[in-house]
Amino acid sequence: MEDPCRLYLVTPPVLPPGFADHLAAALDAGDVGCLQLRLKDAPRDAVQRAIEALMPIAQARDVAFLLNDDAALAAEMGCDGAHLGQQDGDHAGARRLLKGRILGITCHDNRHLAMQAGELGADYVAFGAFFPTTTKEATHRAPVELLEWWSEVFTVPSVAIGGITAANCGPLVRAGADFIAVVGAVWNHPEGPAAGVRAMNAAIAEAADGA
Ligand SMILES: Cc1ncc(COP(=O)(O)OP(=O)(O)O)c(N)n1
Ligand SMILES: Cc1ncsc1CCOP(=O)(O)O
Ligand SMILES: [Mg+2]
Repeated sequence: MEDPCRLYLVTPPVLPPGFADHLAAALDAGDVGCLQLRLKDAPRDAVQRAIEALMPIAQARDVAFLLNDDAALAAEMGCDGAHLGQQDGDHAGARRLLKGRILGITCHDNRHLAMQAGELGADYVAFGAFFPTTTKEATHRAPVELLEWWSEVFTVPSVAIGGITAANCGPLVRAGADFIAVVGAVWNHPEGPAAGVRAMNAAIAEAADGA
């Protein structure tokens, strides 16, 4: 049997006061495979403090803790890995630096980039954005068929990201995405992040049952 599709949680771009408690509640609400710390506008020392505060919360719950954009800091701070985009430095160097840790690479909507990432030894390839999103200015739009093609041909796991909600994730799960990555669907859920995790878990499970 194939591994089930799992939720991949990315932090909000700015962490609100009391975020550590919100994170603990979110992670205690259901299944989260991975947490990515993504603080695009924060200085390095603030990112370091956030890692120190949040990584133990994730790791205590067996949730892999990944850092966005900075493989060197991820290795230095003992993170479980890093997520790098196409503009985030030397992927081959990052692969060496993160030996034994997780390296994920953004591949947008591009098959060639995904095959390159796979050859380089990425632990997952990320495709997106699948839907409009207000979290990031996303210039690429990935089609669902990309996930189908990838999962039929390759064994490296895929992550789908961009505007994904409980209401629209079904086709991505059925197309073979290994992880569904979200920001807004959890952190902006009207009933709070724990409810957001529960809603995403339920939608993923329902889609997987029908796959
Ligand atoms: C899981 C996941 N997928 C894609 C991205 C986007 O990475 P990148 O293209 O480097 O853009 P930024 O996130 O750095 O703005 C991601 N962070 N996570
Ligand atoms: C980081 C990132 N990369 C592509 S879209 C995106 C933002 C995802 O956020 P949301 O789930 O709120 O659309
Ligand atoms: Mg990046």
